[in-house]
Amino acid sequence: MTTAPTSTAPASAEPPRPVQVWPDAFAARYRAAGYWRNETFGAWLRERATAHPDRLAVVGGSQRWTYAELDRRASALAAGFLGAGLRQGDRVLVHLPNIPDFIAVVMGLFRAGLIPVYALPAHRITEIEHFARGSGARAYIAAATHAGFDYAALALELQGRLPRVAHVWIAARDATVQSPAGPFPCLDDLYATASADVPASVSQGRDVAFLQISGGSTGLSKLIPRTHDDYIYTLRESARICGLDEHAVFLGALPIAHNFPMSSPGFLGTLYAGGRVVLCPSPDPESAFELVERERVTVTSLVPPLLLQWLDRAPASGRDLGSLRVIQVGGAKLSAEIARRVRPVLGATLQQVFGMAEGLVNYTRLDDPDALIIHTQGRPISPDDEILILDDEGRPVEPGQAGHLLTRGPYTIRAYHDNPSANARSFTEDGYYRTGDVVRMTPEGYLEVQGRAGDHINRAGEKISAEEIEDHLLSHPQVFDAAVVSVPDEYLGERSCAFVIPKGERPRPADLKRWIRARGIADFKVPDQVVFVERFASTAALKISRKALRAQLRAQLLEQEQRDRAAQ
Ligand SMILES: O=C(O)c1cccc(O)c1O
Repeated sequence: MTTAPTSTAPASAEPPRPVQVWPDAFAARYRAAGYWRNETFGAWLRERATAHPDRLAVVGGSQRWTYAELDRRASALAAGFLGAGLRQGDRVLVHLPNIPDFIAVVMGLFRAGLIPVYALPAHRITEIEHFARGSGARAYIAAATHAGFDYAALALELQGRLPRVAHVWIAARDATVQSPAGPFPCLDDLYATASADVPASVSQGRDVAFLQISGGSTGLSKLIPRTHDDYIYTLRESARICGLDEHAVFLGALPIAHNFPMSSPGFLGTLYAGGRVVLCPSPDPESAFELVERERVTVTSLVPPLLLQWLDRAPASGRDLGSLRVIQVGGAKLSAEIARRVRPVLGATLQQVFGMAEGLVNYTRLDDPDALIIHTQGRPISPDDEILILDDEGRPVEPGQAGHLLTRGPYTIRAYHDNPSANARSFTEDGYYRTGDVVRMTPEGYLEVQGRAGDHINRAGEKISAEEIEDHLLSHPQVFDAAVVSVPDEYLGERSCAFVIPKGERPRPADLKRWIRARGIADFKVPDQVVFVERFASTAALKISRKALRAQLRAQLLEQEQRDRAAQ
């Protein structure tokens, strides 16, 4: 007798484990080329700590950790996490600001074979719950409070909603982070008591090391599984391209959970190269300048609006910034006007960086001619980064023409975590990732970013999904319909504008913004501007796509702004 297979998965089935797999022929090629070396985070940290134990690795707040100290703390945390009942392969949400604990925690998780899921300090309960559900996280690690927000309270709320998140640890050591941690154990307890007798690494190069968060061009953020092999390749090459060695002093000024200050080359690339990481817990230029002077910082990564602030305030800061050699700028388009000011004002070489957490990263090279450094966003890391630039019909554009950027290569993912519909949209059958960016290639093989095809707002480097914000607006009882669009902004690059058709009495813009905030999402997603309209103009085709509607509204707004300027 045969029976049809039935789904027997019990309701409490374990969520799927993250994997990332390249087809065999590609994996073989990437190994043969020496890109993938079966290195792991846990192992290389131990190697560095053995080779130069007394060299400074991490500076932040009142902490100054050598490589030996960082290695010891990572081991202590690894032992502590496992001792508390976490098992290899479990996912752990890391929700920490720029403090040394961030680095000890991720290194400790790597060492234990646990999988960090990176959240930004700006994220709130709605996003954190989404990441926790999507990843099947069993633990959450946060600062007690930071920048006026109570993360311990968020932890309680999260556990109320998702009992699966059975473990919480609170970092409370740094002077900038002070609050009773509530009922939760502290990282300091683990540092102090856990046995450090754990292996340097229990992972293989092909294992997923962590889940990074996508910018979320459609709907909610997706989870990006990156392997030890592929990510460490980018660290090694990024450090080389950016000229990092043991003398490098990297300043983490952007939130280091971002892929850019994490890995391009970021704090991980700096540690890989044996350099020193200095963490700035607040993004304001004065704090950064003080650290640059005190720690003789040589390199940092900024988004364009932060660069503007640096250019503005550096001359009168009274700080000696002479140690700076490279200023990297990425996350959003940098205007040539501003790019030109970097060397005269900051005395450092500008490096443009165009990358994505899904993989592909492009750099201008330090010895490139000014024309390339100022006008392009660089070229890929790897000779095996494959680039396609396609027209709307999917045909290659003529050389030099703009088109949709697709890519595959030794460090670009082939799939998001546990998300078949996003994977069907975002990847071609032969494994290319559709980046959503519109680019053209120069005769030198450098990319110039023209814009993007997807409907997200790139607000000072934070990518915001229009759809996600529209859904929050639609939950308001006085909102009939809403469309969120990007508007060019001199300072932010782009800001967000919500067009809203009211239902009944028109709400006040401030009420709508408060409503959005109260939904428990990151502040940078709250619309910068709200415009009420009677209706959305219909076109000949009665049913207009959201995408076309947003484009139409954006065009209307720009026209209106132009008329206003002309009338002045
Ligand atoms: O996501 C990005 O914007 C980004 C920018 C520069 C470098 C990176 O690695 C990135 O992920």
